[in-house]
Amino acid sequence: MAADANPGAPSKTPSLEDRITMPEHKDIPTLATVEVPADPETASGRNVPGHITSWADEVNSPADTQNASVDELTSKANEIDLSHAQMDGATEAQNGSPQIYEPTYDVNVKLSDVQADPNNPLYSIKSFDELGLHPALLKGISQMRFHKPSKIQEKALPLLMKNPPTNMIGQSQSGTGKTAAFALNILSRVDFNGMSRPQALVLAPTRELARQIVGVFQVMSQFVENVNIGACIPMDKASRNQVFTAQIIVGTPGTTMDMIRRRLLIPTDIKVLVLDEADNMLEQQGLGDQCIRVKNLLPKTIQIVLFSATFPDHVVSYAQKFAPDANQITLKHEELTVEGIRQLYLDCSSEKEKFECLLKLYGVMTVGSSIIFVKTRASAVQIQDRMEKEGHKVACLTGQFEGADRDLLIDAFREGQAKVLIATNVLARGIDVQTVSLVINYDIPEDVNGRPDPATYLHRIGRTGRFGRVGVSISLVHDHRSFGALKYIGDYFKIPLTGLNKSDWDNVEETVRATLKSSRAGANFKDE
Ligand SMILES: Nc1ncnc2c1ncn2[C@@H]1O[C@H](COP(=O)(O)OP(=O)(O)OP(=O)(O)O)[C@@H](O)[C@H]1O
Repeated sequence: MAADANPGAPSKTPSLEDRITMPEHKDIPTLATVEVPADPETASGRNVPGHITSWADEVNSPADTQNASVDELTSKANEIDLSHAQMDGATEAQNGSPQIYEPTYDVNVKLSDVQADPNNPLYSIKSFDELGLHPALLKGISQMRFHKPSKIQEKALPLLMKNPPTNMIGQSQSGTGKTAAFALNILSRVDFNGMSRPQALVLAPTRELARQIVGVFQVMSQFVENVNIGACIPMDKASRNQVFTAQIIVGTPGTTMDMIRRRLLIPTDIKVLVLDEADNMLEQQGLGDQCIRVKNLLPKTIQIVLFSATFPDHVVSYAQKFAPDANQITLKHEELTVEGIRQLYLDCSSEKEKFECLLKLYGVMTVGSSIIFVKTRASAVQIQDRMEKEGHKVACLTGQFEGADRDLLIDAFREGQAKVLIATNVLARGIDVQTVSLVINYDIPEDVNGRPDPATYLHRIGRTGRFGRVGVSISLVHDHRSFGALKYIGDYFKIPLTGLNKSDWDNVEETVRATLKSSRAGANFKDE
């Protein structure tokens, strides 16, 4: 892959930095004065007038997902070694213009190498055997091809499993195995003999994530006798009056609260409560209130565990109140990004050109699987229509669709039947589909006050580059505001965002393909 043909020459595309500071950009609306978005999927935050109680939970029509499929989880259990592309070589030309990255992707590093690097979030000094897990669980994780714990698993598990139980606030980069950390603690604490009542509850912000977590529990506990895992998410009429007898329940907050209130879920024996994506759950007005209500309906002595890749400063004190006296594992802003995700941006001159660029990127979208994140449900559907008119095959998943349709769609995406998915922030968090190699930010994420939202950016791009894999994110910017928002996010995480030179489209494609190629090559290596 060649870099810009003439790196010393002035670039046609001014750098992001330049665009932000250019005098004619003085009329950029101040971020504080921007209107609050009307669509609750577009942003997160508390104290929003008219904010829908729970964008993910309440908008869904019922679907029976009590028996969530786990085939995809069994099949995707880490069968592979990883190529960890080394992609330095980002150079700023003398004029400061963004130059195309030239990845040197010929250095393949196995997962075992990554896990031996103390600076990598997947690093560990211990084995799972040393963590005091039940043999049936060790067998389960071995079946999933988990050979060594990640840093968060190694640090969190001993703290979570010791007695008397202590609360925990745990933070670790996206795709580093937080689910297994809280799941193994729960599976170690639950009594599977005789008791047919819920003993552990996991709350997640969306039905997709709740179903995925159910699947992880099922695979992980496949050698445990009498285990029963239930999903408490919006369901069809026939299932709505069933009593929850599973020992472990994974649910969305609104439905779980409803089931406890209706005495269909008896909470008296619950001893562990986990909030996955805890910052998001506590921060959102509706979800946060529901989580508090659910917690208040549980026994006072429960162990409370909060996990996320992000805990923005304004949520930390809230989290500490929710989980008092918790052991805390935290990260600094600049430690949050995942090394394997190559973060690029495309500087478009208008909304129209932004869409044209998206069309041009379709070729690279289908190299692996891709997610295009957009701001609103309406724009998701609109972009899908427009792309389909151009002959492209794209699926669309937003909170406006019925639960059953959403289940079909995400399952098709997991299985590779749909390769390009347009989604709102409903899929920004937690979703683990290892084939996702490209994430496109069609809109730069903003919070409810219209300010740039670094946490959502991080979660969105974290749908790729899972557990040491390599991925690419491309953010599309087209005006002062989107330039400003992306610049803010880059500065917040202290990450180099590399501009693609759209005047040489072949180079753009090649750059993306080269990185993706390294990712796919890596996926063929075998574990040591
Ligand atoms: N010890 C391990 N060895 C190998 N693979 C693992 C290990 N632990 C987890 N994984 C795999 O890593 C992937 C990411 O795990 P998980 O979804 O739990 O990440 P996460 O930290 O919760 O990410 P996010 O912040 O995006 O929710 C999953 O596919 C999981 O199967």
